[in-house]
Amino acid sequence: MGAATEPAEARRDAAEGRIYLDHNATTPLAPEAAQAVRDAMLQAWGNPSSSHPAGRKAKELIGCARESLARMVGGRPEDIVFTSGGTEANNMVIHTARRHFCESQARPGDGRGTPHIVTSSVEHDSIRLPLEQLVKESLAEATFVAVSPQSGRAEVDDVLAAIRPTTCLVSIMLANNETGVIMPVTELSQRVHALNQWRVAEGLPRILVHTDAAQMIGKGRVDVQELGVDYLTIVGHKFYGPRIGALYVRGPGTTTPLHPMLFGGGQERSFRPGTENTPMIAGLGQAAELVSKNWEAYKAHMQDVRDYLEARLEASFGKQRIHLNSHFTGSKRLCNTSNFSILGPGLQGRRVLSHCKMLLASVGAACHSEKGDRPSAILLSCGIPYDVAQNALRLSVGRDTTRAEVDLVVQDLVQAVAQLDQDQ
Ligand SMILES: Cc1ncc(COP(=O)(O)O)c(C=O)c1O
Ligand SMILES: O=C(O)CC[SeH]
Repeated sequence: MGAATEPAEARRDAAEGRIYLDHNATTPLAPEAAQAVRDAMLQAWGNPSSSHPAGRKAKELIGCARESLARMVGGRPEDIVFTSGGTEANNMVIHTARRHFCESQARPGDGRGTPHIVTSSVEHDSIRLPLEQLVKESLAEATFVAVSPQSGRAEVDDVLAAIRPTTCLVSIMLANNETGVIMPVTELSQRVHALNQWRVAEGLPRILVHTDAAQMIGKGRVDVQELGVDYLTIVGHKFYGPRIGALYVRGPGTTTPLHPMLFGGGQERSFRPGTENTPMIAGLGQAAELVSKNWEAYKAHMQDVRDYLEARLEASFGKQRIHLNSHFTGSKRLCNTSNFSILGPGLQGRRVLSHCKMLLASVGAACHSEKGDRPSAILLSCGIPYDVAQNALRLSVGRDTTRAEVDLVVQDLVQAVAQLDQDQ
């Protein structure tokens, strides 16, 4: 099969002609990003640290990509640190906050106690698990603030109520990968920064603010000046870019602390050493350019198709048989995500998907796909009843998903459910 040149072709090639609606798990490379990767592989293979023309060419490409990422999130190029992906970026924030707390103590053990980190109960595993590990090793304390069953959000008052004198970091994702619910990060950072004025005067540690923006980029506005965060995680493969990522840091090492997890050749100002992955960085920069130029159009299209999907589901199954799991009062949600349950016995999400002939989607986070038939912990923590959560399906549309594909997907679900109903 020839190399795909369009996202839709790439999607169909990978999906073997089926309809891919799992874009929150990962997206195909935009053709422009793939071209940038290819060009860099063939024409900018020099070591960016080399002073000769081959190295300088690679370094220039990286500089351009850094500018593109900064533009995409409203920051400065010097605020962008390239990483292997979102997991590394998230771990780096937690590592930094803990190290900064410990190093800020006047002297070891000066009574400040153990660094405390506040996050939500619905974060990605690359936030949840490093924190659980640090707690297990008594290297940090953590509070996982439950999301509100009414809003599906980590409410600001609840997050602030969890803050202690030893709190050094608050990390709340910008949008949840399963429900699509958008978290109140702007208000949160405003309230934390106001609190910091008092805390610093009292000799208490500054609370750093991080948001994992993996699921929002390319689907809505992401502006670090508006958000007011100190750190923001960027994940390339969520916005048609390559499988690398970056961390936005507001003035790394000056305004905002940043401690390396790796030591080596001094690349990325020694914040993240290792010879740079020039082709992937070039592709990431191109993907960022596309987002900066088109995110509003992407959002409008995906919202139209997602809303059409939910209307067709209710029309085809009846409103009483469809529970829309991320329709929370007063909450905003991602334009592309639909988490719903088809109610009835024997309609567990995985069973329904296994009876679909066209649809490729998921019941929740891809990295939880090995968790058997247990319903999503994220949905349960949002107050979705167990039997409803068990039947959950997560469909996440993409930039080129069409209404015609939605019609085929809904028909596919109808036939799958009809089969399973007969088996009852
Ligand atoms: C919300 C969120 N954060 C972090 C990550 C981790 O990113 P990566 O896969 O690049 O490690 C993902 C996706 O995998 C994600 O959906
Ligand atoms: O939500 C997803 O599928 C990506 C995170 Se594992």
